[in-house]
Amino acid sequence: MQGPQQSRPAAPETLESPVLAATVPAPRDGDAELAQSADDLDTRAAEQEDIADQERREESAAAVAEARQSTGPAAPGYDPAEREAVLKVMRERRDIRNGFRSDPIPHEVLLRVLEAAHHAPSVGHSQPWDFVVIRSADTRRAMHELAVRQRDAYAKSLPKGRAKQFKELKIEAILDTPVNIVVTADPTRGGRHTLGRHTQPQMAPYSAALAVENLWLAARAEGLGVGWVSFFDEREMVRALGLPEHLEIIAYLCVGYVDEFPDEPELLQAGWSKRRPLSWVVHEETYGRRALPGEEPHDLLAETVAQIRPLDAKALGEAWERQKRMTKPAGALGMLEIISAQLSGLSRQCPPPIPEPAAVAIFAGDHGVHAQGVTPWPQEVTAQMVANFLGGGAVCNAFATQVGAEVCIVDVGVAADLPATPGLLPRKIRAGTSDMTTGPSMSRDEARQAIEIGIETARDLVAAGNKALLTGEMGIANTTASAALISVFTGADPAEVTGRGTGINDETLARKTEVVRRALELHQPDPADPIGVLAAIGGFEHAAIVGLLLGGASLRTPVILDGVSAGAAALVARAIAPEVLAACIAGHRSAEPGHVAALNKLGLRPLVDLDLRLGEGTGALLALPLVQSTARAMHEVATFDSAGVTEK
Ligand SMILES: O=C(O)c1ccc[n+]([C@@H]2O[C@H](COP(=O)([O-])O)[C@@H](O)[C@H]2O)c1
Ligand SMILES: Cc1cc2nc[nH]c2cc1C
Repeated sequence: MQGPQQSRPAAPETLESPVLAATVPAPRDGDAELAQSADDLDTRAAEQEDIADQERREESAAAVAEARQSTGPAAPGYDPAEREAVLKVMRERRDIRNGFRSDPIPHEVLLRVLEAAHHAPSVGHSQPWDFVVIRSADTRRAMHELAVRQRDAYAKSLPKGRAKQFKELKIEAILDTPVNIVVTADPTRGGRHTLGRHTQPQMAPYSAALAVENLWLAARAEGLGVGWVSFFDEREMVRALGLPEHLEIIAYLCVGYVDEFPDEPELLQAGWSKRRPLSWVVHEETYGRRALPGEEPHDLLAETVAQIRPLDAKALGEAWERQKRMTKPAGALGMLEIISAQLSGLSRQCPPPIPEPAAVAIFAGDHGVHAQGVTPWPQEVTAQMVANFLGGGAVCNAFATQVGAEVCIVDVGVAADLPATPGLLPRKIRAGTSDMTTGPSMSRDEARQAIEIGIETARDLVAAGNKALLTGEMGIANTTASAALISVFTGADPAEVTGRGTGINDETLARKTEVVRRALELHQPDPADPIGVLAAIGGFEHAAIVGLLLGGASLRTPVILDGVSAGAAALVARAIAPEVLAACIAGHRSAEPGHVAALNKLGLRPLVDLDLRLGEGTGALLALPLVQSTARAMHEVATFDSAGVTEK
């Protein structure tokens, strides 16, 4: 009896905290019905419920108080060597796709790994997993075919800049591994009353995913590599494997011995993505109050600004030297030589990384000043154009496809409810700003929130592997706010910097100029208080672009500026952190007069000058290949020495 009992896995622990389980009864199945027919309940029943609730709360409070008063030593943790072993296996677990060996896996090794998986926590102790161990070459070939089809479909959906990278990636090792394991979840296991699954049916697949993690860690400790393949249509796979239809497939794992475990995740090594620092994701008490344990909460804007540094002098010097040795007359690449030196100084590398893949962040918002008749276009065009961007039908989509960039739309303040759509980040602060001619466009707090959204967008896009960011915006009436911002930071008269935006007649232009003048007279914005200026006369998209610029600069990632709104935002960003310009490249010069004034003040020379006045990131997208070309030239152009070309 002893033997089999010892090898039988111990009971998996439950996801429910024992304290909570003891003091707060799990919701009962009838609760939903009770709540739905609440109106029919007589008051006595309701009172009884109240009393029961009160008793439960008191019991719970008593239990917490008792826990606090407990004396004697707490249960010990592991000794340092054991603890380090546990942490080490978590750090060194890898998703492996390359370098598998065909060596067989001994039964006792696989058994230990499966037992570890079977020890996973599960909702209500329901243990919803099953493990189907596949060794047959025929079955693996069938699975491989399914995965190849999905891989091709995914590759087709990618922007060109990403697709190039993806082509180099191996995404599965189905045929290279001796064992494949399918981990399933049975959502019916545990019956109707599974504790903790009452309101969260997803707890069954979550539990099975925890079994996958246990399996993965145990495999790592055995020296077994595991690759989780998710390039499958789940239902198709259920049918192909002849699994019972009520099961969900949680993971398809390729398992085998490997030549080595890479120090870093393969996707990180391939530049597909970057590791997000822990400090970005730990919040104290409320979401957004980021603080690591023992640290004071840090202010996202202040932290970002503190990380912005000037161009690296050494890499800059190396870039100038390299330019001189490249097989071309000195200075023959004109402005592009300056850009390549900037990219070197920014990345602290010479030659600099080629800024690909790239993403354009299009911030969309509406403007209270629209009420002043500054544009003939109705406000709803903002939301309609956002829908057009998401459907792929706008100029920015065509240009992005042409240059291989990703389009990312961020709703920071559109005056309409936008349905959840892939590619749309819902970050609405308010449904449009207020009218700047009658009061501030937004509160200081809203301005900061919008800046933080821009910073977080930069963080997300850079962590997702983008090596260049492009600004874009959409907001009917936003050229009025842009003109007002530019007037404040350049000192130019509103008449010099107010333009025709989407296209207006002389009468509307005169009114628009007066609107800008009135707003400035009302607020008397102080350029030394850039957030105050944004709050008084800016738009949500301007503030978010400020954040994108600061975020990009703090991550030493180039940001290509689009038109007049980006120019206005860059003036604000520079007033917050002068070194932000180290990361900024002026993509183009817009036909708006304010844009020239802004670029002159910033000392930025635009790469493209084609009388565009569209926005949406279109000018920045056109400039992207120029920026990429200059970096590529640094990598690929021979030197006079190496090519044997005589210098003058
Ligand atoms: O980027 C520019 O320089 C630019 C110049 C003129 C117009 N726009 C776009 O047109 C919209 C604002 O124009 P308006 O006339 O409504 O202020 C807004 O959606 C911008 O993206 C953009
Ligand atoms: C049609 C239209 C498209 C735009 N794209 C950016 N701003 C725009 C404004 C209008 C009016």
